[in-house]
Amino acid sequence: MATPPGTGSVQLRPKLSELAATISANAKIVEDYLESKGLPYPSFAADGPSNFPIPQTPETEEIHDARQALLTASKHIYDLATGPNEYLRWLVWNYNDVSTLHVIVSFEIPKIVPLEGDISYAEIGEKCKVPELKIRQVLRLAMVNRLFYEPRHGYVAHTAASRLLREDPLMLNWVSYNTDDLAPASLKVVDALKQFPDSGETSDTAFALANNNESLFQFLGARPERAKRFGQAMSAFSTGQGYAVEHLVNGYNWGKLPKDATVVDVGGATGFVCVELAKAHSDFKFIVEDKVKAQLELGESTLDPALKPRFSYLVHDFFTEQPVKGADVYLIRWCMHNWSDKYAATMIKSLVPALKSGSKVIINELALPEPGKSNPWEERRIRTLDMVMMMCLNALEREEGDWKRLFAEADPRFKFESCTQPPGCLMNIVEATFVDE
Ligand SMILES: C[S@@+](CC[C@H](N)C(=O)[O-])C[C@H]1O[C@@H](n2cnc3c(N)ncnc32)[C@H](O)[C@@H]1O
Repeated sequence: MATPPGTGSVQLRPKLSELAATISANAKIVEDYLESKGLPYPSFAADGPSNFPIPQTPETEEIHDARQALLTASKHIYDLATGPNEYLRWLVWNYNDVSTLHVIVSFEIPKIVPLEGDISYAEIGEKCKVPELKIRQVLRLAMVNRLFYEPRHGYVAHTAASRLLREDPLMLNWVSYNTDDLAPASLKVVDALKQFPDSGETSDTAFALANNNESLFQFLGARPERAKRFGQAMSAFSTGQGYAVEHLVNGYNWGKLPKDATVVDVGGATGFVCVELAKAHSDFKFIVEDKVKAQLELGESTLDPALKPRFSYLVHDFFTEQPVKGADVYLIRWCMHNWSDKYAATMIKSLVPALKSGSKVIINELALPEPGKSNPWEERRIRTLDMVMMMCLNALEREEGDWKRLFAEADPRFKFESCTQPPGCLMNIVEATFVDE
């Protein structure tokens, strides 16, 4: 397979013809696979597949590498053919794309446009109580981004992307959460950096400045409907093969622990992660902790009765001393990136009085790659998430060195073991052992 220029190293001067050759070679690999398996062909037609139609399995790893090379090289050739001047002019105009999406979801246009056939701009305008011409202005820009199309002059029909906004509630929530709640905050980042340059508090953020000084948690706490949408938007982001719990179950050597190890899942929500671990390790015991009692109750009430003897649930605030002493593993998954270093350090320090020599602290989160060292597609995603964490919570995604530093500062008795990324997984497993001899 041709190596994609730009992957694994910053290449500022690739030749257009080399990029085109990479595109051609990798498109052929992907296309041949689709044909050989009789899979649907990628398309934005309304009946096209919603996801890229190749499942993510160990057998398809090479095909996904080819797809990645295709994405990387085609973005690169597009940028080069645009040129820096025009590129920059367009880059800053992206807010118009967000604005069209905002109009589309706020006026529920995906529901107004029929799944079969089409509808006139006039009729859409009538239903939205917005003048036809304004609706036309918005939708014709959206169409440039493959949201809806115009099958005949003056009429609108669905594409596969606009159909998703009608049929996939997680996607709809993802888009409306971002357009309603986050986009306004993005314009307050400069103010927050000027007013609170060193703060690690959730109240001193761009989000708070855009929302009457309410932190994201206060804002969601006071608005159950927004909180529900937030939860669904988060699922839309983190559902997917790359975030599957199975990577934690299979990607860490749990076998090196005592056969009847006790695992404490700190901030474990319903305990769904422990349920998967319990299936793979029949003698492990689990204590699921969370501050939100309702989450624990939901987990307990839906737990497979066969697992009940090995599970217990405990309301606990992870910024206070850990009440379960001497467990083999304290697992923290997807909790620390919500907090600045000040709070992340408190979270680790709060464990220390409970640890015995040999206790493991396992953190399952992202670890940022070195700039330009991973595939650019994934790098964009993870760096964007990092920016969102700052904007919303004064928090951050961390790189391996940050994880090491947090443990070293929390207690010198921590031995940092590793920061690994299981194949196909977008998250890392960070492991430290408490050594007190
Ligand atoms: C993003 S969720 C992660 C849940 C789960 N560990 C996972 O892997 O998906 C963060 C969890 O931390 C819990 N949480 C937030 N603040 C907490 C606190 N101070 N103490 C304990 N749990 C807390 C939330 O209720 C939520 O269940």
